[in-house]
Amino acid sequence: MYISQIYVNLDFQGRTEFSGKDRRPNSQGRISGNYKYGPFTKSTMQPDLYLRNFLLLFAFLLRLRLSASIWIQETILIDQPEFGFEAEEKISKNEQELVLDGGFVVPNSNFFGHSFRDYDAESARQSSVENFYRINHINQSYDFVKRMREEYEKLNKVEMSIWECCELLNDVVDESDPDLDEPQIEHLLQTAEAIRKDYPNEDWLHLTGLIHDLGKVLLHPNFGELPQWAVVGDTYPVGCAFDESILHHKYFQENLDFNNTAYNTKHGVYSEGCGLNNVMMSWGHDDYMYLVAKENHTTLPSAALFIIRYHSFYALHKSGAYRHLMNEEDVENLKWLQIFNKYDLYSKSKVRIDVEKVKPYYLSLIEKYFPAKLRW
Ligand SMILES: O[C@H]1[C@H](O)[C@@H](O)[C@H](O)[C@@H](O)[C@H]1O
Ligand SMILES: [Fe+2]
Ligand SMILES: [Fe+2]
Repeated sequence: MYISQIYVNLDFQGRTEFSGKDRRPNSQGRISGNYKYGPFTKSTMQPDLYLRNFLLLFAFLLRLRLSASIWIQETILIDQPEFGFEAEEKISKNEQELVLDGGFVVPNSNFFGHSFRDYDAESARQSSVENFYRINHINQSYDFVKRMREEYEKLNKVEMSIWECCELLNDVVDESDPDLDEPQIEHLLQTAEAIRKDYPNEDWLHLTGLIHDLGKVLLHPNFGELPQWAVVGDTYPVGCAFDESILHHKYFQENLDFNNTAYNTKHGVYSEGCGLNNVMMSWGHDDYMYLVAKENHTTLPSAALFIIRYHSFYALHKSGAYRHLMNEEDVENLKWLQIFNKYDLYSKSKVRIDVEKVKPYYLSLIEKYFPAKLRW
């Protein structure tokens, strides 16, 4: 580009004047200096100047558009979810320790100003969340889980697509979660988009992010309108001792299985290294969605099914309990679950995703890995 700076002056009589710095070399090869054309009115302009003025005006408009597009881009950036993604050089050393694999910056606190998963912090939600776990721990017994599995294995409730299910979650708020009080569809998209930024090539993991909590439709009237304690919250094995690392462990004392010697030892009804696949987990959205995905013959890899099934099993993936029940395949899959968990947990925020904008991408993934309609 020869022209480095252009100014256009328009006076009140409609005359135009161009001025600026012209970098074009003249016939002697020297760079000419400042220039000024005009003022021009339609009648005073020479025909050869039309072309020149047209070009100058074009260059000026081009410049305008450039700066306008930069401005527009900045506006979009503000509107778009940021999740704390920042260029690494922009963040302080201290914060850099919290940068995940591809640049996702783990926020220091949740929207309510507390650390994530702080179940004791005094907050408006603390007592209701604790009460949720009290009821959950009292009721999730071996027999209860068995009955729920038998009922929901039938997959005879509804026929619908994955996306239709995402939309159903619009109205669902999870009462067990101290970090989020937004409708679940927000959480699904926030998780998926956060993963997509850091793992652009793992499309199966994006879709896993989108669908991992779909099992929460169990709260919906069409699915029996199960109570929150039978759908959400952390999960844990039943049929063996409840590990002390499970949240609000003290409430298990009122669980039917707590004093049952068949179920209250380290191994209970299981054996060393039997594999998590053979372990009954407390009933909820994880196991249900796993069932739906598997029985509808998803082509997602086994790591995805593992993530969906055990993402609420914090006693395992956070505290390392129950490892004695794992087999080799579980050990491999656990690595992916631990990656996934960071995005599931720390992407929770008030930043809304533009659903319509990302929808075509996720529809294409759904088509790749699932049938058009699923049995639920
Ligand atoms: O409260 C949350 C929520 O229900 C999540 O969906 C679940 O995966 C978490 O484990 C739990 O702590
Ligand atoms: Fe979940
Ligand atoms: Fe989640």
